[in-house]
Amino acid sequence: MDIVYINDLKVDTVIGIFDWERRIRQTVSLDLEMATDIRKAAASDHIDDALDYKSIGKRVIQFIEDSDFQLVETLAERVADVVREEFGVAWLKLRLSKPGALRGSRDVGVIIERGERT
Ligand SMILES: Nc1nc2c(c(=O)[nH]1)N=C([C@H](O)[C@@H](O)CO)CN2
Repeated sequence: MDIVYINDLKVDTVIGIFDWERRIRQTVSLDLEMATDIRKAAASDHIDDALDYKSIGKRVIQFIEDSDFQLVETLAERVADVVREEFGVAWLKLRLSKPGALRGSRDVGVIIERGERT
């Protein structure tokens, strides 16, 4: 199994459980590892044979910018659904960080794995 990844994708969105958080936009950061087999793309050297991290990144940015969930858990799960269903990704690992949400900590968040590694 090979991996195409996106690291530290920063997106501004409405996220949080408190009233003040519903009125502002905060930055979340996403790390995404997606299972793929890169050999066909490597042989053809053509983007049509690759899992296009640019297309996935743009879709994920759009989804997160348009969302307004309370929990990082919900946002992470929904982003995973989008990537798996729209881009045919069989397995992914997603880390969603909320910088500055806990005083004394750089960031907090969730890490999820979904699907089967083939
Ligand atoms: N497991 C979680 N705990 C907390 C969340 C969350 O999304 N998942 N959110 C908050 C608040 O929104 C916090 O980030 C505000 O600083 C608290 N705990």
